Amino acid sequence: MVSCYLIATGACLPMANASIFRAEHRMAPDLSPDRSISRGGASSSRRRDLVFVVNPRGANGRTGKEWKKLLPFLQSRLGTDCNICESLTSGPFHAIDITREAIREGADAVISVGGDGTLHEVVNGFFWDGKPVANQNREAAHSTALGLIPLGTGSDFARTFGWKNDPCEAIERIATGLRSRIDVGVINREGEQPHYYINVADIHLSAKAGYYASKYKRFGNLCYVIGALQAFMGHHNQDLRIKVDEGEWETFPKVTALCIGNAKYFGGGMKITPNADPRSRDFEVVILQDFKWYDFILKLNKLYSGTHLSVNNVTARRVHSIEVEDISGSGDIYVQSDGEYLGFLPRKFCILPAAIEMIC
Ligand SMILES: Nc1ncnc2c1ncn2[C@@H]1O[C@H](COP(=O)(O)OP(=O)(O)OP(=O)(O)O)[C@@H](O)[C@H]1O
Repeated sequence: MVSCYLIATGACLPMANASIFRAEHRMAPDLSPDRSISRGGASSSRRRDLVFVVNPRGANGRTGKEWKKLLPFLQSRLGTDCNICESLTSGPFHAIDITREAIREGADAVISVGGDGTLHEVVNGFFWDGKPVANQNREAAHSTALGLIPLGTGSDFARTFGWKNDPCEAIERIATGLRSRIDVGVINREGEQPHYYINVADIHLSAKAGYYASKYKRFGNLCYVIGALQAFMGHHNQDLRIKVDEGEWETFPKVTALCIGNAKYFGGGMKITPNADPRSRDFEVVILQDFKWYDFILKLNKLYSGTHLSVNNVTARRVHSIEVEDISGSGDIYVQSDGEYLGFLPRKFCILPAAIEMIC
């Protein structure tokens, strides 16, 4: 059950615990410069229902504090034309349920307020049982868009669009309301429900580093350094088998990390898949092989600036699908997506072109 507070006037989604007060301001005029960008099909006279999914524990509690300070501005900027529903997450995975319910109830947009982990859960809420979640009112003219107020530790997805952890800038984007279709990655494993991601999925050392980093978020961006140091302990490069676009299996010896980017950045600002673009309808895959610990020190600058593709032992290619298996069968090669631990290999990753409309 969604616990959602309606914080602007007007009819809104029939969500529990609605408390109402007034806000004022007009939406910006249509600025659409591009035919791939739309305003969501809603008539300009209809009030938009916006559901803000807020992780109060994001960025070690900073998201909750920032959100409270942001509310008056949000109400004044959007409240005249939009019904604003606030829903605070109560724990991991809650954002998925809130999103599904909001889409079924016909929200115009679900806006993730937090970091990449919260965004990841909201994206997963756009799907159920392998299919997109649909508005229960089949005659509705609009679809639900995804929005983002980046307020996390890394907020790596936002970097691809050049967005900062600046909530006022994000609210201006929401007020303008331009939408563009973006791709989503889907990860499959036999016997499991599909899992969706929007930013970068990665395998082996970087995924292990992400797993450890998540335990040190209280140290801010330093968590990625601590996570990487811990992951290096006992690390061995591993031979992997990959199959690209349903072709033949290929062996990649001594893989250090394999990254499948729908967008460009991970690990708190590392431009790992520098040519990935969520509107390209494919992934950029980058494979690092036979890296030693000192290679990361020598090449760190290139990894952060995205100029590492010309370095020895780095391969990049564009794919629509990729299957990855561990040759040794050890069952301990880590997989993560959007910085969230997923388990171990094997996995298959496929692009879902233009799967979600995003406010951008
Ligand atoms: N109420 C809550 N209490 C504790 N954890 C929560 C709560 N709501 C959500 N979470 C979990 O918090 C995790 C991290 O949240 P989020 O991604 O917003 O912040 P972050 O980790 O600081 O940022 P980033 O992922 O960008 O580095 C999410 O994976 C989510 O499952």
